[in-house]
Amino acid sequence: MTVISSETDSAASMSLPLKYVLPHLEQVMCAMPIGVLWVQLPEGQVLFSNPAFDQIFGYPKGRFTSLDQLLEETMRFDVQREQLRQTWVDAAAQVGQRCTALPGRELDIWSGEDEFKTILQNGKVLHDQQLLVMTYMDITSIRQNHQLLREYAYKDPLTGLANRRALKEWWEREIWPEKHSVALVLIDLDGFKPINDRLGHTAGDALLRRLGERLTKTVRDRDLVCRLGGDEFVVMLRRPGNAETVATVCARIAHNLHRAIQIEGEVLHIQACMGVCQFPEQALDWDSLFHRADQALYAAKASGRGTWLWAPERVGPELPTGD
Ligand SMILES: Nc1nc2c(ncn2[C@@H]2O[C@H](COP(=O)(O)OP(=O)(O)OP(=O)(O)O)[C@@H](O)[C@H]2O)c(=O)[nH]1
Repeated sequence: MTVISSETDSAASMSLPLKYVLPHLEQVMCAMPIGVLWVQLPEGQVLFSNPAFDQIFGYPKGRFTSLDQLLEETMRFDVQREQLRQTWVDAAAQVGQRCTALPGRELDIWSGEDEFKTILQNGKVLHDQQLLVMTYMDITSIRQNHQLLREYAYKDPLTGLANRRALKEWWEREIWPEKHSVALVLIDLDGFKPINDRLGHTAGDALLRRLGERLTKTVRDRDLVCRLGGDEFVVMLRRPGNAETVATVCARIAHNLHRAIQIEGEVLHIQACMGVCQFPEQALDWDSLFHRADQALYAAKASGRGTWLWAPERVGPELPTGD
């Protein structure tokens, strides 16, 4: 049985004294499934890289002799190179400590196999040894899965438009922090059920997709089009200007929805009711914005097909009516 050395803090935490381990260090490094890179500071000369590093970066062994060369050949953007250099310089400047950890970073690299990869970089500066030791993991597939999950979570699968969750997040990220003005337009198609019943659900799906495309083309890139579900859509107009401009956009939406659409050999002219509410003129937070637009939509539905109305109880000057 081996006696555990207690000479140093680090030795005390190991299960074997270093002298038993050191002869195997190279084999251990080479067997590690994560990329390892040792760099001499301050010159940035590469002292060692293991096979997992070569495999992740996709270049032949020994290709990189310096940190600068690694940055130049694998990072696409100057700003990313500069940020990384600065991180290393800052870490190396933390003298008086035994080691300084670099913040973990996800990086997009251009690999030797001519493809982008996403890697996770971690590292430490060992000040007494003047060494920078870094580890790399290829997280490309994790990133891709993450993006896929985000798409599932934030996109309406039928139309590819944003869904209700994405709408709320957009508000929280893009609008609420800076209190940008928006107009929320709730749209509910008129007489969609009979079309579904007559032409079938697949034709109904095709119609919803086409109308989603039309809505997207009707507004600017900076606006958001979303499907809440069923035959309900939302358009969020970012910084829409005054009430007249919003009224013009609503009229354009109604016009574009109404243009002839051929589905299953039948030419359809779709009408929709809309409820419109402006932030901050008519509502001061998300709940009241949505609630008032919904009230307006409800009233529009009660007034008849193809009607759109402003939210009730508005604060501010008179707005033009939409029907
Ligand atoms: N094709 C298709 N139909 C759907 C989908 N989701 C909901 N629906 C149908 O959409 C219809 C929506 O109902 P309503 O809003 O009452 O339909 P409507 O005839 O437009 O009613 P009004 O708004 O009063 O004019 C229902 O028949 C649902 O079954 C979908 O993803 N695809």
